[in-house]
Amino acid sequence: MTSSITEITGFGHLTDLPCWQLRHAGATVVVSSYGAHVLHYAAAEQQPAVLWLSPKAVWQNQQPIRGGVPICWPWFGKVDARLIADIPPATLATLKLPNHGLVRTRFWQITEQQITADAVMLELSISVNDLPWTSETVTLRYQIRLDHQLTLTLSCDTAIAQQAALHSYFTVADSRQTQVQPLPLEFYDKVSDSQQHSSSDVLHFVGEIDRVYPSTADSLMLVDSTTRVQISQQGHDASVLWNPAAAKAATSADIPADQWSDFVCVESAKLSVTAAPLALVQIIQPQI
Ligand SMILES: O=P(O)(O)OC[C@H]1O[C@@H](O)[C@H](O)[C@@H](O)[C@@H]1O
Repeated sequence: MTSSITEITGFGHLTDLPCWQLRHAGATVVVSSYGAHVLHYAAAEQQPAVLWLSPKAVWQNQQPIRGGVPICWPWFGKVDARLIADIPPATLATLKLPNHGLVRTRFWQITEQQITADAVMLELSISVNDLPWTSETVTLRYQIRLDHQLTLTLSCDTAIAQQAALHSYFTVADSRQTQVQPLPLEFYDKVSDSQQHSSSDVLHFVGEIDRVYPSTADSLMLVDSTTRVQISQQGHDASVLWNPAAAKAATSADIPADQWSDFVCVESAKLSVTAAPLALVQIIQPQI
């Protein structure tokens, strides 16, 4: 079985994007050094892409790439008020604090590669010295391990306040026919900005879905008519489930009007802000 790690230029329509391709036992992963963004995962030869990448994704001018696995760090969504509570308003006004943090639009360095009989592994790292709430230079590491599954491990050894999410976009035949389970019955609904209760532990992606489920299980199953993917997670304290549906998708230049139902996001997240190191893992295992 051939295993390799190769530097390549471009993937799909992103023809000028610096990337690395990992191959192992017929499986393929492509990751960009911009954002350490996993763009593609196929679990075997002739198998469809597990991850959805928007045909309208762009990366120039500090744009985050739509699709694949964006890394959200050191905050999730709009910056959490708890993280910036001690920063004077005048200072805050001068800062650029983009949605989902700082590192999905920066270049990462390759710090390690390994090829063994069992797996291939690529590690990317980034050092960040402009966190608004600490003067420390903080190093973030991301290991991408490919064997019979894809294991993504985001870690930071420094004990600082930090949030993170692995914001994976999964390809589905039709989001409206897709379900994820088991999920807690209580969740925060970002669409209505309210706590909600469900009578079922199964989520069906009907309408706009933007939900934060706290304390989710270590293993979730995504099922649609053509796909079954086991999504395992460690070091998380929440999962975020997202699909914009038609109206919200129409406000995003990088989601084609007829393709919002081609994906659902199942995000492993760590949203608490107590000062601590980070080790967040998502394991993606398509059931072929
Ligand atoms: O457009 P972005 O910044 O990549 O975010 C996409 C979505 O990401 C999800 O994680 C959020 O819960 C949504 O609220 C958000 O719309």
